[in-house]
Amino acid sequence: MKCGGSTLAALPGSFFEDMKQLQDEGIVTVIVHGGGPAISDTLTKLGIETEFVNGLRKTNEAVLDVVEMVLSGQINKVIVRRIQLTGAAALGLSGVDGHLIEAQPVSNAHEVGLVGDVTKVNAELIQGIVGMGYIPVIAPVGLGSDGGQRYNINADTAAGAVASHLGVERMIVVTDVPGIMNGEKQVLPVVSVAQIEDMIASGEIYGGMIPKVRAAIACIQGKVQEVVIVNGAEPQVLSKALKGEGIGTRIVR
Ligand SMILES: Nc1ncnc2c1ncn2[C@@H]1O[C@H](COP(=O)(O)OP(=O)(O)O)[C@@H](O)[C@H]1O
Ligand SMILES: CC(=O)N[C@@H](CCC(=O)OP(=O)(O)O)C(=O)O
Repeated sequence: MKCGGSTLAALPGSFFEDMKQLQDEGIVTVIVHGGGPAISDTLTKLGIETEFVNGLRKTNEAVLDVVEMVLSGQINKVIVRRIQLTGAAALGLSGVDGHLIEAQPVSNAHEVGLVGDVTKVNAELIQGIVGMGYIPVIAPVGLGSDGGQRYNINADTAAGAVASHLGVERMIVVTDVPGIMNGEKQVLPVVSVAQIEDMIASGEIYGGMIPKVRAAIACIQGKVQEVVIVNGAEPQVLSKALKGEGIGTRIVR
């Protein structure tokens, strides 16, 4: 599951109760989270300018310090605490811990700086954590193959890569809109890869939705069968998405 920064504060306690219920039914959950708005707030408070190029934050070492502090230190622990309040077990880590996410500079690094694309995921570590009964909660900071350089990774991209490397059945993207909407603001129950490309070209899909659909397209080329985009503020979105109860938008091959 990807939990977007846009929706984290609005997630009701029942969202995490639903997750605990699913875990009790034997469904394994792995969370990759964002936190873009909280990073921007802290950068502003610190007087550090911030800018996005095609949905990716321009990142230098000073920005990266804040990204890591907010994602790994603040947001990650809020999610872990909220899961633990339901009685479920959760373990927070970032892509740095145990070389969980290896990254390389994105192709437009000359424009965005220290932003990474995922090259490798330590799936055994995630499976080990799951095997001990914990829900892994992962912040999208990655490490270069030499282990020395950190990279800021878009959380949708990181979640898609984790889903692909784990070979999960389904990725659920939890955000602040009820799904992918067309020009008339109607939520589309199912969209195909071809439709998505048309909607990006026409401008119906823009901004923060672009990395989500790109990550979805990348992951459904492999073992992942579908990606579902849902609004985290709606009741019991997780179980509804898993039980195919016509919620949100399903992205299929
Ligand atoms: N076709 C679309 N349907 C729904 N939302 C869209 C669409 N195109 C762009 N968006 C925007 O994408 C946003 C979600 O992305 P983002 O703000 O990055 O959220 P998150 O923090 O969850 O990753 C929505 O709030 C909406 O403004
Ligand atoms: C490279 C890049 O843009 N990284 C993102 C990481 C957080 C993120 O993606 O959070 P959301 O899911 O809430 O947008 C950032 O710095 O904001």
